[in-house]
Amino acid sequence: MGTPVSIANTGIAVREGEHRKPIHLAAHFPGVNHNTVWSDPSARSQVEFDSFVHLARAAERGRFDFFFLAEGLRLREHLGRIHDLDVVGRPDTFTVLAALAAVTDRIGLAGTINTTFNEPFEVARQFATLDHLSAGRAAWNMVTSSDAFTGENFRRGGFLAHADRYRRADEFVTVAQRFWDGWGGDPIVHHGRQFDVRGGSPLPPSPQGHPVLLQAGDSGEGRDFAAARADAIFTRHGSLESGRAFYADVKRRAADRGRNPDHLKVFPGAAAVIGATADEAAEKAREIRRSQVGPQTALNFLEQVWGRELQSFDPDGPLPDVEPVFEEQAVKGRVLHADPREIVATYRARAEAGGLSIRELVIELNTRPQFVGTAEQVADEIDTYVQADAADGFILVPHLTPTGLDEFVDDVVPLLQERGAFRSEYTGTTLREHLGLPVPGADETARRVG
Ligand SMILES: Cc1cc2nc3c(=O)[nH]c(=O)nc-3n(C[C@H](O)[C@H](O)[C@H](O)COP(=O)(O)O)c2cc1C
Repeated sequence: MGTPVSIANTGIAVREGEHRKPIHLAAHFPGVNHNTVWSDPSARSQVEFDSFVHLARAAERGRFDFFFLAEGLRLREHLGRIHDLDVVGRPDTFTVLAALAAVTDRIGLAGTINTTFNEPFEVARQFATLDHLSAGRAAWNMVTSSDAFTGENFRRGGFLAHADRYRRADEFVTVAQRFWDGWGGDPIVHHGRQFDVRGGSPLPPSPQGHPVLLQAGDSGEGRDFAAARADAIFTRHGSLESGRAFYADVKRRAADRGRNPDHLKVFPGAAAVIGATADEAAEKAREIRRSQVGPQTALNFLEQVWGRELQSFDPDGPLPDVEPVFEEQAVKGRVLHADPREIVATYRARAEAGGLSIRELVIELNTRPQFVGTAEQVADEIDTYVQADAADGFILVPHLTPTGLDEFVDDVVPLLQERGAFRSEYTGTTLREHLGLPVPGADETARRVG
């Protein structure tokens, strides 16, 4: 294999021979955000079961590790208007994954469920059930979720400060694990700041002991939580440079806790655009990005940063010359990590340097790390990112529902398989086996089930 352009002459070490890592792949079900292109004639429902089946089966045909559902419990809105591309919301995660368990055989089934508004017992029981029904294919993406807006759907309601969200998440998983491990044992007693539980587990241990635990959340607290608790991380750090920095950081955090860093897998989200030639793929990628960011989406995007109405500005004109307003409550369904004034200053500098209009800037900002090229080039790049320790694999985010991964599965996966970089057949039956992860409490599970 030739050295891909992105890494040639950079001095970055790429694993070779016996040091090579197996690539892991996952399929993100698209639908709710501006990455989904609804204007394409082949776009179909994000709610009907056929769509879930199509994507899950395509991913299983490609021998992917897992199928992935994000969580969004309300349609995102801003200044009283629903985001224009949030056509409908997401159906219930457990129902969808349980139904998929019946029509798939080996692929892992991962669901995002927040730890801020739920109860550990319920979530533990739901994932244990999914793990039983799917014969060991369940995974939980643990998120704290970003805002009070989502919380208004729940009885406990409202908002938790950032640090409290992670304290609650940590205690949440502690209690959930007690339920997973607690079958036939002493009563489960937990008196903590967030939960006060005296109960018992109604289910025997599931095939994986615990579902595979993923985490998504990028702050220091989020990374520490993942390093302590998770088997894998879903991250936005998908470029070679930021991916390598993130990977080194979280693996070190895991090692500092006495964990084997190989047991914390790193999965950036990524999109792939494939063409017969590199030029064709680049043109296709340009068209996709323009379709993802229409004029209204561009203004909505900026409004969430500016915290105020910007509808009178021309999306094809320069950036708004008004100052942002900081109001955390106004951020509904989107996470802001920094002071909006600083973000606005960087946007202005970038627009000025590139002579970019509002829409052009948002198109630039909207780039998911993308593998763009021929199938051969995309396979090369993905393998290189993994062997350069920028990732252990990728959660692929297609732009089309539900056919967006068909081309990747048919054209790129066989090339990865030919090179021995990716499995040709599943060798295990559980998701922990696909990912090379240990079964927690294996001895105990065997003793009790056997
Ligand atoms: C890659 C990624 C994916 C996420 N997916 C979801 C999601 O599906 N649903 C959700 O409510 N929050 C999601 N989050 C947000 C997290 O729940 C978290 O609230 C947010 O990132 C703030 O925490 P942080 O400051 O640690 O990043 C995601 C975050 C990241 C980084």
